[in-house]
Amino acid sequence: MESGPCSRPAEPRHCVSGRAGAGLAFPAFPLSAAGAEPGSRIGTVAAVLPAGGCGERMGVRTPKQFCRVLERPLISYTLQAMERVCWIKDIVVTVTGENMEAMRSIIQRYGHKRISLAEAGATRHRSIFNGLKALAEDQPGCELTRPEVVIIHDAVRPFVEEDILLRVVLAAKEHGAMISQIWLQNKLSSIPIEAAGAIRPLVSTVVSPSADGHLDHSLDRAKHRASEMPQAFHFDVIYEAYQKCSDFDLEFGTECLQLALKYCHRKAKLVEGTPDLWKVTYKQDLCAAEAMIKEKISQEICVVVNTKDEESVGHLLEEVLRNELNCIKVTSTVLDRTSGDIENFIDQCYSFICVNVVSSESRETRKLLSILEESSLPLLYPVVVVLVHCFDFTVVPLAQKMENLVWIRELAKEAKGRNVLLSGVLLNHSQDEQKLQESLVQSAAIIAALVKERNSALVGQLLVA
Ligand SMILES: Nc1ccn([C@@H]2O[C@H](COP(=O)(O)OP(=O)(O)OP(=O)(O)O)[C@@H](O)[C@H]2O)c(=O)n1
Ligand SMILES: O=P(O)(O)OC[C@@H](O)[C@@H](O)[C@@H](O)CO
Repeated sequence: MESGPCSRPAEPRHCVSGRAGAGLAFPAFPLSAAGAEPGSRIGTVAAVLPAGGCGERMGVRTPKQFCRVLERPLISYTLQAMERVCWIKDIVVTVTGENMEAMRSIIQRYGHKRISLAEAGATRHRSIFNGLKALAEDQPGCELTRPEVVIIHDAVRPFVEEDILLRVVLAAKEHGAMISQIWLQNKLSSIPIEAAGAIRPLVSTVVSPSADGHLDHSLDRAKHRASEMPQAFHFDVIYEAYQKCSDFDLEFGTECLQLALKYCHRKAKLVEGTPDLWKVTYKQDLCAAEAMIKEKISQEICVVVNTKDEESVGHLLEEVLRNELNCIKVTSTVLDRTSGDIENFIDQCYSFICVNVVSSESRETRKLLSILEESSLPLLYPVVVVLVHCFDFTVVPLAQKMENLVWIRELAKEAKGRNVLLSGVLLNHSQDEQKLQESLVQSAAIIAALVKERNSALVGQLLVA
């Protein structure tokens, strides 16, 4: 992992938590006119991500924060979400000693930045407390600085956006508008941030059972909310609350906002959150998380053609895809110019349809695969590449064409090892207008399924439209 913008050491540090250190003087960070580099100039917000649990309710051996979703550990998605927010300077993740190495390799493999590690505790509150100590302490070699504001967010809540993070950070004083970096710096220096947390409507009614297991009473669902994450606190408030916290609360408590209220008499501002803030707890939550990630990365398709001719079958397929998949953005590029064209799509597209009209050889496909593999695209998400071979089925027998394309199987096997899912579609480029249209529509349906499902079992397959 290369050094982050704060010229941190390459390896994430393991800030061993200890006694609460004296608070650090917080360095002021001048802001550039273009806004802050990630974490380099606004030094007033940090995040603590408790990730020291064992995931008992998940019912599997691997702690759920390390369970894989689309071949990538769940926690990596949460880190990516937090890293996208450039005004969060430090991200402290608390993990158990036995998982420290696993966490370090995740950070290394996925290029996560601004991450520091601290030892988890026996409970979630103790883990969070250790994360706060790491931020509060003035430790040699640990370059963390005491923030003005700290966000606390469960490492198993991967779908967190900048908007809700911003809203909880500023919610204590009713400031919800989106802001410039400079506004954030000024505002944070001019208003005392205290506490805020995301909430969601209750889905089920909350009831209180009597000692003998009968209904004692139920709560009015309309008057109650579920407390979610993220939560944000003036660092000194929540740190003081944890320092005063009883062992009972550290052991059995589940609500940070309650600690701020009970020990520092701060009533947190409650902020309406979005439906995707839920916590991955049971196995079905992992399935839901995978479905949401697939949905997110299937929103754009890039059709790679080898001619600008608008009447070409590649452009006809592009039009059909646009009409058939109207909720998906369909763009196209010509590969045989410079590869720079396709690199314009690299940072937001995870689905490429390579329309190969002329030959059955693999040159263009190999060129596309090498461009993809040189990008970091397949590192974070599985990239779908569909090769569409167009030919008149009455002129070239299907069996012969499939024989000519058997190289796709070997190529797909290599590509799968680099998280690129390669398969083929045979499109009937018939002289008969109706047959051509039917094959175009069928090709679009097959492509939609391959893009949406991203099923690695289909790599190397040739599907006939
Ligand atoms: N001793 C603990 C327990 C939990 N957590 C973290 O707190 C978050 C929310 O807690 P929860 O969903 O309860 O996680 P687990 O305790 O792992 O789940 P379970 O209760 O099913 O064992 C998770 O990111 C979890 O890793 C933690 O840092 N330290
Ligand atoms: O450790 P558990 O998963 O049981 O509890 C965590 C949740 O209580 C917590 O994340 C939110 O309710 C907000 O505090």
